[in-house]
Amino acid sequence: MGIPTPHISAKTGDFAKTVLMPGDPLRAKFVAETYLEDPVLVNPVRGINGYTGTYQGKKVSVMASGMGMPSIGIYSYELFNYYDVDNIIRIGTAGSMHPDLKIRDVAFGMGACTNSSFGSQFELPGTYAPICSFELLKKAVETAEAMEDVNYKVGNFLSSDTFYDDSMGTMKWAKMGVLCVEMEAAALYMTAARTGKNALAICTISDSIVTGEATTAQERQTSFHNMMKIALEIA
Ligand SMILES: O=P(O)(O)O[C@H]1O[C@H](CO)[C@@H](O)[C@H]1O
Ligand SMILES: O=c1cc[nH]c(=O)[nH]1
Repeated sequence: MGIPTPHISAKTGDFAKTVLMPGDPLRAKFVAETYLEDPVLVNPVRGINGYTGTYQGKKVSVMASGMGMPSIGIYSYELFNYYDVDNIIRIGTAGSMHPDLKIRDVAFGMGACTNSSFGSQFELPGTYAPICSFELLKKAVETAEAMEDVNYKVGNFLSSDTFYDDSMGTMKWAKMGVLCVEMEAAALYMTAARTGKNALAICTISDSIVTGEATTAQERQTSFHNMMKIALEIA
């Protein structure tokens, strides 16, 4: 297989070395239009629009992953293997399981637990622990520290295959100190590990399983600026 891939029609060199990756295609469009100079649409396939432009003189791309591990598994695989992308920074939303992690706070996924069987394809004789790139995490934390108004936590995510979980099992992970639940980081980290590339998931807390607070869909699409700025700074 080569370029174009089944899911990306961009040409060689169309993507920057770093791709910011929200789940939501409209969040990708918002980042491109709000923060990138001269954004060019490099992938329109399936409405998973990918854009490349510049941020403070750096070439940066942003493209959505869609929702869930199968979807981010496809896009991260194709970007890492066929488009020479070195870094993927997920800019997502997550539900808090930790009392100190409030809505609009930022969480950095040092690791990502999962209830998914995504990792079984690697045929390892045990359970793989998906982790982020330390270099990206270090830069992200330093950037967050330098910004005045960012409340953040670093720790473990749960990447769940289910948004609506019949067993109500999500909060069981909280007893292991897991901070929040989302649906992509573990597959991204495993794909980065397998390809020798770098990944980090940064999520804004969109709702709290602890308190029941939530943000609106409009806010999730457009207003999580701290996370977007941190990702752009370290790109
Ligand atoms: O807002 P995004 O980045 O899509 O992330 C979260 O939102 C979606 C579920 O509503 C899942 O993709 C989950 O990981
Ligand atoms: O509760 C939540 C919020 C965002 N994303 C999820 O997967 N779950």
